[in-house]
Amino acid sequence: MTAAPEPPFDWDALHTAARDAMSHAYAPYSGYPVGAAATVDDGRVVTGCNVENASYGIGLCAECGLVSQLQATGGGRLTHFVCVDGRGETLVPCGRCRQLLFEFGGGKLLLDTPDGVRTLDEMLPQAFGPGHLA
Ligand SMILES: O=c1ccn([C@H]2C[C@H](O)[C@@H](CO)O2)c(=O)[nH]1
Repeated sequence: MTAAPEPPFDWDALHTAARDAMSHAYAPYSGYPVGAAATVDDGRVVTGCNVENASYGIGLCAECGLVSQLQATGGGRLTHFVCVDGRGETLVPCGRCRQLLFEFGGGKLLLDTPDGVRTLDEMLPQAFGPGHLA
């Protein structure tokens, strides 16, 4: 007997989670709320929103909250990721956040982007990571 094919990944549900996170953003300075959501290899969904500060440079990207929630709720590896802007449109993560994601998802992490689904290897080529410190 052959195994049943895997159902397609539910990107819509992840977008919904990212939009919900975005609705909690604190972005009074940029006026640019962001929400991020990712699945974990055990099936959990973790989310984050950007949290700005009167000291502008120390504002936290949505992905910072996401990786913090990942660790605080048991860790694991990220498998699928999406972030959205204030209109709920798919956004690309900033460069620093690609590095944050690399730590917890590696190059095979799948990101939904405005140009379609991409691996993190494609979005952050030749990434510096934990392997360099081994
Ligand atoms: O990947 C990104 C890019 C930007 N921002 C936030 C930072 C800042 O609060 C606002 C405008 O740059 O968007 C994120 O949360 N994640």
